[in-house]
Amino acid sequence: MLPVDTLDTALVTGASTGIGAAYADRLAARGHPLVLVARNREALDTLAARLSREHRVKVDVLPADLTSSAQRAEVERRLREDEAIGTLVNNAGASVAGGLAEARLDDVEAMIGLNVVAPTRLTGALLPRLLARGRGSIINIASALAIAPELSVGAYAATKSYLLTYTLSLHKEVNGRGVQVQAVLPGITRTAIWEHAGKDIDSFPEHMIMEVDEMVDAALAGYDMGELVTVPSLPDGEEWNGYDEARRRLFPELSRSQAADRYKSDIPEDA
Ligand SMILES: NC(=O)C1=CN([C@@H]2O[C@H](COP(=O)(O)OP(=O)(O)OC[C@H]3O[C@@H](n4cnc5c(N)ncnc54)[C@H](OP(=O)(O)O)[C@@H]3O)[C@@H](O)[C@H]2O)C=CC1
Ligand SMILES: N[C@@H](C=O)C(=O)O
Repeated sequence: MLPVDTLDTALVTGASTGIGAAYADRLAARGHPLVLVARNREALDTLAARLSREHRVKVDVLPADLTSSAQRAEVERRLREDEAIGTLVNNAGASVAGGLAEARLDDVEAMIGLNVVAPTRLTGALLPRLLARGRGSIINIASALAIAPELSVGAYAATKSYLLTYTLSLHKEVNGRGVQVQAVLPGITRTAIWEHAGKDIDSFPEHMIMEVDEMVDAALAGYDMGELVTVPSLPDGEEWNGYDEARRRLFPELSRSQAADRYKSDIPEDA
């Protein structure tokens, strides 16, 4: 275990409440200084005061709307320039009410800005420095819906599939260069995200709902085990490996000079 004063600073997005606030708490308890990002400055200040008091770590707040390119640029600048930052938790996210035909398109665009563009830009801002020094971590909070879009409506699941695929690409690029990456695929977790999207979380059976602290503790246990993808509620990790292997088995078949026979006309030429 590293002495506490050598731990990197962790920047957590969406830290004002829910999963991000729980990450901030757990990382502070591990001794990480923090930079907390979200829009609600008051909530960030309150959390920062508590965490610095309880865990004796330095906690800065950086209020920003990550859908605003000007405000997001300040966060990118901090990631680029603050040499103490070595961990990024891309957690801020939202979903919107309604299916693909009903959702307000401006809301969908804002969701893509928050769930897709922001983590991509923040990672891109930090990554060169992490690679240069050969050390650091990037944790992306995706969703179980990334592999189960049929269980939801609208474009939200697609944003989470992006984050999962992005994490796999990131891992391929940084593997062996000292940078640890992880995609977390939570199931239904009791936070305000449901209410914000106009959904009643209690409409789901109790056995499907995880409390936020349990989810984050499991995700961090997966991180400590070096998992690339963590599904906090999946009882048998081998099931994920099987799913991943089935995907990989397709690789040699995905690009060939000839179309598959089933797509060719079966009418004989001399008929
Ligand atoms: N809860 C669940 O069931 C699941 C959640 N997830 C994912 O977990 C992540 C965290 O969600 P969760 O904690 O549940 O949701 P919450 O709604 O409880 O928290 C979302 C966080 O993101 C911040 N945020 C929202 N919009 C913006 C914005 N425009 N700019 C900056 N920060 C913003 C919010 O702070 P503020 O309002 O102060 O800006 C808040 O801190 C999300 O990526 C979500 O998709 C994945 C699977 C399941
Ligand atoms: N529905 C989602 C959160 O809002 C999720 O399960 O990812």
